[in-house]
Amino acid sequence: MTIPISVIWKDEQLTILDQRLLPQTVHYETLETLEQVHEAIFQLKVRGAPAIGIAAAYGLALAAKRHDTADVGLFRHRVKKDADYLVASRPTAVNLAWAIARLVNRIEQAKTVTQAKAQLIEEAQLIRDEDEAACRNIGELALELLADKEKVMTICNAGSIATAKYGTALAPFHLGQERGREFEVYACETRPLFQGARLTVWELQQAGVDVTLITDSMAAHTIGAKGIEAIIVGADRITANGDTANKIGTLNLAILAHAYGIPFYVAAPVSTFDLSLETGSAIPIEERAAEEVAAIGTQQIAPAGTKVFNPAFDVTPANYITAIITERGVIRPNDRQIIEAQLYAEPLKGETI
Ligand SMILES: CSC[C@H]1O[C@H](OP(=O)(O)O)[C@H](O)[C@@H]1O
Repeated sequence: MTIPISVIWKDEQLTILDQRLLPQTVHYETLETLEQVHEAIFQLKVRGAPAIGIAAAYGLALAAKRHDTADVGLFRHRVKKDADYLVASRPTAVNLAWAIARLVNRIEQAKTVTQAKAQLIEEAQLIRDEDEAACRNIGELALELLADKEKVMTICNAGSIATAKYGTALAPFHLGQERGREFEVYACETRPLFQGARLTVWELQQAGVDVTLITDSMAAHTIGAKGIEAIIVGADRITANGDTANKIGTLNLAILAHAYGIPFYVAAPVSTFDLSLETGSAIPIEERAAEEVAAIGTQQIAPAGTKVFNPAFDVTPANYITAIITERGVIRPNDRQIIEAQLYAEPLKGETI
């Protein structure tokens, strides 16, 4: 049984698991240029808020190695241009902009280009390592919240391949598996790109976790028919009041959880919070190509030229969220003071990796 990894930095090379090809093909692709990293993020070869941030961070450091100047000011200017290009690859997941900003800020005081290049790689590695530790802490806290729960539903893939390792929403299932905790996970297929059917099912099967696939439209019936006890999802951006953007279809599950009276948990590292936004209405929602809805792969399912609305995310209001599970603790939304306190509190002395 294995916990799959999707972003690998080895011998100063960036290699990613091409998630578009899963589950039929497990293919790792080495990315060598800024353009290749930008495209990999835009095309969802690498996807999932934290994984996008990690891949972009390594991509920026990799591209910077090619800037051939001894002028550290000019070097910083070129890195900033590269940074803006990468951040533009996808708008909703705040981890992308957050990770890139960490690297740009890290070299602000660099004295030489050589020092700056080393700092970029170091910061990217830090971001990756912190995310793995954060996901493990999230898994520990989620296991506590799910102590008396067995049947849990999720949507999209907020798993190990969407992060450095372990995942956020799927972290309790991976850690539980390590400790003999049995869960029955119900994975929504997650149209239109099927991250649930293709990625979450594959990832949990790799790890030996009991997973059942349902269509998104089956969620309401399944909660009643199967006695689902909780719903746990990832996040792409969480605002100051706890409103949460996540994969399209998440809001449906939050409303269903409210209607059925079961807990609805959001699992996300603090790097997913954007306190500059007061409420979820300010979160940019990525709209993607019509073909993703009107066809499945090369199979056209709607008449050619059909008008399509294809938002990749929706926003769940904080009052539908039972708790947000972060590596620094469990936050009950709707109270900015609590959220700010948690975010700026000392990191949990979680288990080190
Ligand atoms: C921990 S992954 C967070 C989040 O990212 C996914 O979106 P996408 O597959 O489009 O990158 C999904 O919303 C996950 O819940």
